[in-house]
Amino acid sequence: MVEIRKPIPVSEAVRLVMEHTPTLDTEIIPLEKAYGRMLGEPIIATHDVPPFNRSAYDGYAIRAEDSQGASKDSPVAFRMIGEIGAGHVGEKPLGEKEAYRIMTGAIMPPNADAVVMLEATKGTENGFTIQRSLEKDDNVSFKGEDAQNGEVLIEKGTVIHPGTVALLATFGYAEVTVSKRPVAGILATGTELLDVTDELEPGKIRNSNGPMIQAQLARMGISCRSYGMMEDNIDACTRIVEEALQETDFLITTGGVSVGDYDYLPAIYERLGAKVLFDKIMMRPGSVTTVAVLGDKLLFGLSGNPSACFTGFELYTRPAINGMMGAKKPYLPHIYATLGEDYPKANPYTRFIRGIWEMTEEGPVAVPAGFNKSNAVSSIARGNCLIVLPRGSKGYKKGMKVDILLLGMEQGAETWRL
Ligand SMILES: Nc1nc2c(c(=O)[nH]1)N[C@H]1C(S)=C(S)[C@@H](COP(=O)(O)OP(=O)(O)OC[C@H]3O[C@@H](n4cnc5c(N)ncnc54)[C@H](O)[C@@H]3O)O[C@H]1N2
Ligand code: MOO
Ligand SMILES: [Mg+2]
Repeated sequence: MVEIRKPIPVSEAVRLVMEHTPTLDTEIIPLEKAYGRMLGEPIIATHDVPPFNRSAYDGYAIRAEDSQGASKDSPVAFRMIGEIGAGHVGEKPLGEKEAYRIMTGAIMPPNADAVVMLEATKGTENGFTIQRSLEKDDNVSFKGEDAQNGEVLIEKGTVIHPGTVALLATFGYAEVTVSKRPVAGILATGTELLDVTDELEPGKIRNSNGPMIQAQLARMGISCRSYGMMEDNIDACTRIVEEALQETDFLITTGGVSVGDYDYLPAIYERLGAKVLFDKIMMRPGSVTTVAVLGDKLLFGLSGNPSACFTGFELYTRPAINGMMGAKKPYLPHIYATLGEDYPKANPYTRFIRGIWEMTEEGPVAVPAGFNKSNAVSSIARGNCLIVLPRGSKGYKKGMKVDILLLGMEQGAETWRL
């Protein structure tokens, strides 16, 4: 008898994966290696930014009160008593109608409360004149206006991007606490598989899933150990899966998860005593995506069909990896778009179409990226999003509002909303 699997909703599958995702420890690394890592501690301001009141322009630091009444007809003259380049300090307090020449970023001298831009001055023998008055605080950057000592600026579980690096450097973090990155294992199963360098033979195809998954991991900054390709041999595959679980934090396999005679992954999970979280999801492609857990290690049994494999990774493996690193926003980011073409095929399950989205004057518009069956590989290459078409008995019309999941983004979403 052919086994009948009970499908679960996508949201339930995502929830189960996240519930079984372990959290990895943190480690301390040098700042120059921090780009792309997940913050393992919040960034808390260790001082005010800027740390002192400073000039926002190249010009003259003055007392605003001295400029009152300045006009074209009655310019006000100032006498220069010194110069302050950025990094230097003007010690002497300003007296009446006195000014320092000051550069952008230089600390404001005592008594000065405004800066006249160079362009607004006319040079004189011992200083300059101005033809417009200034208000107190004009053209001054204030101590603490950007960040205040003790403020939590970035939460832990945030991906470190170049701006985050700037902030870390601002506060003198020569070393940063980040989450450890998991090491993934990848194994492609299938007797039909050839290596990328092999010539085609009847009945055989090249392994595209293995390199694709490696690239999906690389896009997240995650490295892997590749266990290459295995023929559909249950004993040999079991041994490799066992070995891989010793050497890696989690394992991704492709192929062999359906009900075919050589689909051995379900039997391998059983042999190993792994708990299968689900083996059927109400989605297309990738309905047979299977996730199992053994101890604290997740085993992602992605489908062999390339589009199903790709989608399974993005929907389940990706948030789990982010979860292991304590990400605040582990899920694919989501926006609404207008469907730019009809998609006539109805589906009893939610369909994730490889699509191309772009911003237009009317807002985001997404179209399917071509041939879109589960076995498609070309549409994965063309796509930059997944268009989500909810289950239903009718096709989908151009102009409908749809959810799209953005691929390849630095920032994720905090919740799974579909
Ligand atoms: N009787 C049924 N048949 C199938 C069902 C089902 O429910 N009942 N599900 C179908 C669906 S849906 C999918 S998806 C596939 C899932 O297949 P498997 O995950 O078991 O994968 P394989 O059988 O090993 O391969 C499927 C397909 O993908 C090609 N493949 C495999 N590995 C790779 C690779 N590394 N790179 C590129 N392409 C790969 C393989 O040659 C097959 O064409 O099952 C349906 N069948
Ligand atoms: O599960 Mo299959 O990928 O739907 O076509
Ligand atoms: Mg199969």
